[in-house]
Amino acid sequence: MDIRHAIHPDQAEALDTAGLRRHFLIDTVFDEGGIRATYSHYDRMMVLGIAPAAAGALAFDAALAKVAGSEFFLERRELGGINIGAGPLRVTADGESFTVAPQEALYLGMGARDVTFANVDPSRPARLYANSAPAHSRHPSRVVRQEEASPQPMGALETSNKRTIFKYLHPGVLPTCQIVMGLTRLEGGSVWNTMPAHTHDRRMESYFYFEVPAESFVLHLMGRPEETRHLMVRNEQAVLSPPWSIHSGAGTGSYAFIWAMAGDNQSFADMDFVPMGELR
Ligand SMILES: O=C(O)C(=O)C[C@H](O)C(=O)CO
Ligand SMILES: [Zn+2]
Repeated sequence: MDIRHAIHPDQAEALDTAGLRRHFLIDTVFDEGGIRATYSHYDRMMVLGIAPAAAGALAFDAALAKVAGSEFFLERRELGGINIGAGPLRVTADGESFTVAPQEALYLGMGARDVTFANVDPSRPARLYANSAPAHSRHPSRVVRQEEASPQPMGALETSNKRTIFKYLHPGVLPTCQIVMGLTRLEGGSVWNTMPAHTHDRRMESYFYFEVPAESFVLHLMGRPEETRHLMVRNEQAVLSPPWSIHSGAGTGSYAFIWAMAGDNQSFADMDFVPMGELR
């Protein structure tokens, strides 16, 4: 289990490149044929890569329950995920069965005990990028289709940031305890996400970049607006964004990313925008 502690911005600003990457970049999200997890002390958010092998099902192991200090992993947690794989994922949770097609999201409510993940068609493997946060009540597990994710067009080609934000796990779609999660896809020729930048001290956020072509990267901006730093992020890597940090990026080409938040509120629009002239 990869554990990331929460640090003060004063400490982050003193780090070199390797230090920033050690604290904030998750360079391997997926282990083929397994479940890989990173535990962040920012709002106790977890980042998981779930990639079933060609044959056989995956289940949460004892290490995940141990890190949560519970009898089983989701005893006091909820989980949201989006399938970024080539084919559908079959999920069973305490006798219920769900099929999560590519670009669809899964929500598993607190209390789901016996959970399995398997490929429907091993020749088209599924890959679930997931986040888990502490939960206080049980909401129904379900699949959310892309059409339900209220696509929101943003930006313009003139500013190289034309993109669509899909809000999959959001109070407008379904109840969750903490997790708000979605996917943003940039149009060809657009490279900037989340600029003008913002912070939301009430919530941490994670970004998972994917569909980044080989040899390309995303220059992810982080830090307090007046003291920014950057991380060079490659395909299928994730970034932990502390509540005090901006989270924005520009790619050497277009790409997509999955964002997820946990914290004090679930209001997507609750952002403190940073005037462009104040970024340093
Ligand atoms: O492209 C964007 O802008 C985003 O996707 C912004 C994120 O959704 C976000 O930061 C929400 O707080
Ligand atoms: Zn944000």
